[in-house]
Order: sequence, then C-alpha cells, then structure tokens
Amino acid sequence: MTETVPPAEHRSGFACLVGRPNAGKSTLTNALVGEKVAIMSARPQTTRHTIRGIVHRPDAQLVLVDTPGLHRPRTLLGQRLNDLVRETLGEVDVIAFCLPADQKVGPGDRFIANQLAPLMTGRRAVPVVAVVTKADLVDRGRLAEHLLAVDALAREADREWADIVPVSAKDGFQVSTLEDVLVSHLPAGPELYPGGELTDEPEQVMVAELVREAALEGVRDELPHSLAVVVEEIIEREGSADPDKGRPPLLDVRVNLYVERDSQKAIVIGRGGSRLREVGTNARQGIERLLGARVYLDLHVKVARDWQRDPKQLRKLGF
Ligand SMILES: Nc1nc2c(ncn2[C@@H]2O[C@H](COP(=O)(O)OP(=O)(O)OP(=O)(O)O)[C@@H](O)[C@H]2O)c(=O)[nH]1
Repeated sequence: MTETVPPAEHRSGFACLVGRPNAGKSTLTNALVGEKVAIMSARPQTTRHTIRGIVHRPDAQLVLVDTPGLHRPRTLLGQRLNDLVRETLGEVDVIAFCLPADQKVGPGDRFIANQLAPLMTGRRAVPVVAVVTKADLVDRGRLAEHLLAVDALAREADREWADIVPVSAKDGFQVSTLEDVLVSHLPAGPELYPGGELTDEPEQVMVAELVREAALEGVRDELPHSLAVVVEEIIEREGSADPDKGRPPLLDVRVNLYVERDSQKAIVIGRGGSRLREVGTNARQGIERLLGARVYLDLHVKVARDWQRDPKQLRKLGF
C-alpha cells in the first residue's frame, strides 16, 4: 500500500473579494472556483449574501468570500451590509480589491480604498492585492495607465498594495497567476474543508438566490432592490425516493418572496398568476440540478412594506 504524502508546505486561508458594484467580483469568483456559485447579473448588487467558493489544489486551499458591494450606505440595509463586509474583512488572510480596467478610478474606489487603509497596517495587517478586472476590455496602453492610477490610489492613502494583478475572468487571462498570488499570502496550514467541496453555502441560501434570479428576470427595472427571498422549508416527502428504481426523492420547497408594495406584488405574480408560474418553472429546474432531487416548489408573494428600512423586518428576512 502506498500512502499519499502531504506536500511539504500546505497553505490555507480566506480571501475576500471587494470592489464597487459591477466590478466583476462574482465573475472572478466563478473563474477561480470553476463552478457557478454566485449569481451573476448585469445589474449591481445582486450578491446580497456572502458566498464562498473553495479553490482546492494539492498545495493549497483558498476559501473565497464574495461580499456584497462595499458601498456607501444609503439605507439601513446598506449599513448592515457594510458592517457585515467589515466584519468579514477583519478576519481574512488576504483581500482582493477589484477595480475594472474599463472604468477610471473614481470616488467609489477611493471610498473603498479608505475603508481598507486601516486594515492594511499594524500587527494584524491584512495584505490587499489590487486586481484590475476586465482587462480584455481595454488595449495595452489604457491598461498600463490604469495600473498607474491604481498604484497611485494606494499611495494617496499612504499605503501600498501587496501586489497588482490585471486579469480577465472572461478569457481567463492571468486568472491562475492571481490564484498563485492570493495563495502566496496565505499562512501554512492544513485543508480547512477536507476534500475541498466547492461551496459551503447553506443550500437554503443558494435556493433563495435561484428563486430571486428567476423572479427578477425581465423585470429588474421595475423591482430594482425591492425583492427579498426567504426559503421557509425544504422537506423530503416521505417514501418518495425509490433507490431500487433509481428514483430520487421529492422535496417540498416552500419559499416566500417579499416585495415592498402591492404594485410590485402584481408584477411578480403577473396576469392570472402566469408570471409566477414561469418563475416557478425556471427556478425549479435550477433547484433540481442543485439538490439532485425532484422538487415541488411552492412560491408565495408577500408585501413587507419598506422592508429595507425596518430593522425588525430585516432580521426576519435574515439580513
Ligand atoms: N468583458 C468582461 N466583462 C466582465 C468580466 N468580468 C465581469 N464582467 C461583466 O461585468 C458585469 C458585472 O460582473 P459581476 O461579476 O456581476 O460583478 P460584481 O462585482 O459581482 O457585481 P455586484 O454583485 O453588483 O457587486 C457582468 O455583466 C459581467 O459579465 C471580464 O473579465 N471581462
């Protein structure tokens, strides 16, 4: 019998991707992890939850935390998200600050750089790698200019980036280089997630993301940030599985969709319930793939007035 000898120095730890909305954090997480874990969208701030993916390789395990956009708080929800973001940031081993190459360094980036600055010094300083995303969208000249501007951004705050790495999640340019750079900032340590499961996101949160994505499809303009999704229960129907016949179990999945106004409820439900049925069908297919089971999906649309500003509602909705 041969035993597998662990590599001399195995590294492990947590990395957090920050950056303004639309900076390409979710897409980059997916490119690094190699599987769709965060839900992508052309619209800002669909990533309400902290979603982790794991880069699992023989010499390292890098646990990625994809945060909601670190943005200037406008509502209580924004404030909560920022608290969550800062809490997460204090605990990670390396931060990847994403700055899209096709957009000038602006006030949003400066705001984040200033938030990061205090974390970058002292005994427990966290290294921050500046990641210039979407490099495929600009030519070499503009990329070089952008890299200089990104470098200057750190010096404005009297700090230095641990590294600066241009990447394109779209065509894979430098993604493995970035992976190596992030790993190089991790401490020596054993696998944090034995076997390296791709995600430790609770099933319920992923189910909620799939329903939210389906419910927003085509109506994002009418329901910008006014939709929260809560999975009430996932229950296996007794006696539904038949392993002998290769029949997977049937799961009853009950989900509440919260909107702020009656008019929004009407949009989600559609004429005679037609749109909600379509949302259910689309979400169910994704959930069945995710859970490897047959799914009976029960959707309820409820009005929670001004839920973004009400602390009690926020807690109920899991924020
Ligand atoms: N051309 C190109 N487009 C990209 C790249 N990475 C992301 N995008 C696009 O940029 C948009 C935003 O990407 P996301 O990954 O959703 O950005 P995000 O930072 O997670 O956004 P929030 O969830 O709003 O914080 C999407 O339309 C992506 O398709 C890239 O490397 N190249």
